[in-house]
Amino acid sequence: MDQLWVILSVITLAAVAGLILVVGLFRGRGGKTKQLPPTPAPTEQPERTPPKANTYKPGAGAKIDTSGGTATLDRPTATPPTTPPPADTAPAPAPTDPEPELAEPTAPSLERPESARGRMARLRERLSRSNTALGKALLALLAGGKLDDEAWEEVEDTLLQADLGVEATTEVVDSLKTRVQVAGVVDEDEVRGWLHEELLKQVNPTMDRRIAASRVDGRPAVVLVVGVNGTGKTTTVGKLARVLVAEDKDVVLGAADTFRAAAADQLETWGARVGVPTVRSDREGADPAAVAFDAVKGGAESEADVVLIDTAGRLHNKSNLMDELGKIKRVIEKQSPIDEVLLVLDATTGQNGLRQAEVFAEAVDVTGIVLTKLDGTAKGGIVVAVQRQLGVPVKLVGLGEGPDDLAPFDPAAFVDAVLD
Ligand SMILES: Nc1nc2c(ncn2[C@@H]2O[C@H](COP(=O)(O)OP(=O)(O)OP(=O)(O)O)[C@@H](O)[C@H]2O)c(=O)[nH]1
Repeated sequence: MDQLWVILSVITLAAVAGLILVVGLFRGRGGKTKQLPPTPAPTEQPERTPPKANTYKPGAGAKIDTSGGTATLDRPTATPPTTPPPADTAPAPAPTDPEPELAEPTAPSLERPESARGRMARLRERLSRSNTALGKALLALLAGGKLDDEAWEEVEDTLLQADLGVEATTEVVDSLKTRVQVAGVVDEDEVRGWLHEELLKQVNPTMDRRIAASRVDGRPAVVLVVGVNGTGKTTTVGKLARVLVAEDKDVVLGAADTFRAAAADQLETWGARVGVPTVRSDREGADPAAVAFDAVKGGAESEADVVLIDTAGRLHNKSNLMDELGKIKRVIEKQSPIDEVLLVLDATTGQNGLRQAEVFAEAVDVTGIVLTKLDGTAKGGIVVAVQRQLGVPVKLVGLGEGPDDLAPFDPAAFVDAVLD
């Protein structure tokens, strides 16, 4: 019995120990609940931190390098680099003087410029309209009958006001005085005749006023057009191209006014209207001498009759600008002689134009004067003054803003227009 009791006690102990073991195991394998931190309450989506601003600023001259492609460039450049830049260095700067290009005229229908004969009749009338005041004043004085000192002084003043200049005025008045004294009478028609003769003498009809616009020695004639700002250079080149086209000349224009971007456009438009090509640079401030050089080259290659080169307006008292003009001339002459240098003077600036003329004549050998805006002044006497001063003839006159308002200067017609 004692033995049975011992066996039962052992079994009971074993059972209790087993139970304790099972519970322990259960708790050790996860039965124990781990306290998780509380799930934070949903908050608003935090704002996205903006990316740091891009502080890279391309340099003014930066551009996408397209040189690796095979696309044809619209505008060929004159000076491609001869050696490729080292790989790690900055890209080579753009060539300083892109080659001027020959811009073919694009006008769909070409204008037919007015013939020289047609324009002369029209322009003579316009000239006389603006100058008859001078003629009338003189004739009234001279034919007035009473030619005392005071009257002669008035004649003198009238001529001076017309910008004839002191020397020419003195000569005209002295001659007339003598003729009146010798004749003893003053008849209006006779006085008109004398005045006509005296003025014509001053305008000097013996000067050669032809424009060099025909091929010489198998090359085109080269005409350079110079002057101060706003005198009408570009307009004159455009009008002159029309005069020459009307005479069946092959003309090439050179836009060497690279100072003002619109000047090349303006010239190109003039050319396109009559089917004349323009050599120009697309870059404002390009070397004008290079453009002039290329225009002359283009003219020679296309076997043109004449190349007309427009230059930027420049003040005669700015020596660097006058030096630049000398450079343009020298660079052209590396390729071809210059046959004509036309100085454009604004007739309305009167005696101021004379000083300009002197300085330009020193910088480049002026061979002819274009007197513009003669339609807007009664000071036609400037023709006489400038010719005397430079010993260079007035070859063309501008008589309006219209495309065909440029005429060859005809001394007799000019004096007629003044005295009509
Ligand atoms: N009334 C009149 N106006 C003219 C004549 N010639 C030119 N003009 C005008 O003068 C102004 C200046 O002419 P442009 O040809 O641009 O002068 P520019 O000398 O080339 O000027 P820059 O290149 O700035 O020096 C324009 O409004 C022309 O229409 C003319 O004979 N008579």
